[in-house]
Amino acid sequence: MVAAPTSSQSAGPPVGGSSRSFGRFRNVHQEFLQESGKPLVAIEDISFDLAEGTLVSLLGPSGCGKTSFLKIVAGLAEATYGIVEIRGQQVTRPQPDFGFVFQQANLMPWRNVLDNVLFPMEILRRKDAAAKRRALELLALVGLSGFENARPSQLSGGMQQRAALCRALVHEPKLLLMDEPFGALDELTRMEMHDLLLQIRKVTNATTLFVTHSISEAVYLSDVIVAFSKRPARIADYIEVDLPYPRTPALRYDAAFTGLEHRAGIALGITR
Ligand SMILES: Nc1ncnc2c1ncn2[C@@H]1O[C@H](COP(=O)(O)OP(=O)(O)OP(=O)(O)O)[C@@H](O)[C@H]1O
Repeated sequence: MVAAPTSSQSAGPPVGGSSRSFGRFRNVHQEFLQESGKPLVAIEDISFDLAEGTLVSLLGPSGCGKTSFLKIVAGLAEATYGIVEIRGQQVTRPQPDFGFVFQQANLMPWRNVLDNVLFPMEILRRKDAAAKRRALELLALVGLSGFENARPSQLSGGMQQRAALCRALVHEPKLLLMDEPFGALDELTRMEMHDLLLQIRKVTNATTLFVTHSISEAVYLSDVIVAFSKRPARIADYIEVDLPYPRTPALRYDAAFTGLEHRAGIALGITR
């Protein structure tokens, strides 16, 4: 990955003080070659800083390039050019202290819940008594105590996603990457998961990048919303969500909340 040939900067996001930021993204650009041989620009000139301990949502319409950007940050894909640094290091591959949650829980059906949660510790060769203790603590935190020995097929979709969250957190990641983690859940379960994630953040303090196309989800959960335009993704708005913590369901009806939803809707071009 090389630096962009130009340094034209998207308006909005603060990009100063970079040496202290947890994540630093500069002029990130990605092109794919289509079957037809024509290039497809998925991401164009994305620059912003990710402050330590914050939850930043990447909000944008379907197909705009959110997952592509997240994959680059995760080290699962390479930008065509641009700078992608986490803690001062250029990201070239997934790091052991990254955690992932996807739209599907993807639990291994032949393993029980506890062994699914402990899987990253096996890969990292750290599956010991302390790891098991932490896994059990996490399962308790997400309300899955008593289901340690259950198979994934015995859990509801929401319960599976709670277990997937524990699996992502068991190795105490410094960076949590979430790609529409609640997108497949019904609305009530999704709202429960929002409160759970906020609760978990207080305990883990992992810096989090959260992909979503739900405006209200982004406002409820985030410290910052980076709103992407339609493809190619550019930063349409950089929204600091100055809502107080703890965030509780009543906040969803607050004028400040709906004001932020409105602003995000304008960025996405769905309202004026
Ligand atoms: N490996 C690839 N090869 C070619 N094109 C790709 C590849 N990956 C993604 N794209 C294209 O890049 C664009 C952005 O895709 P991406 O999955 O990042 O969007 P998204 O915003 O995450 O969408 P959604 O919200 O629907 O998941 C799409 O047009 C997609 O077809």
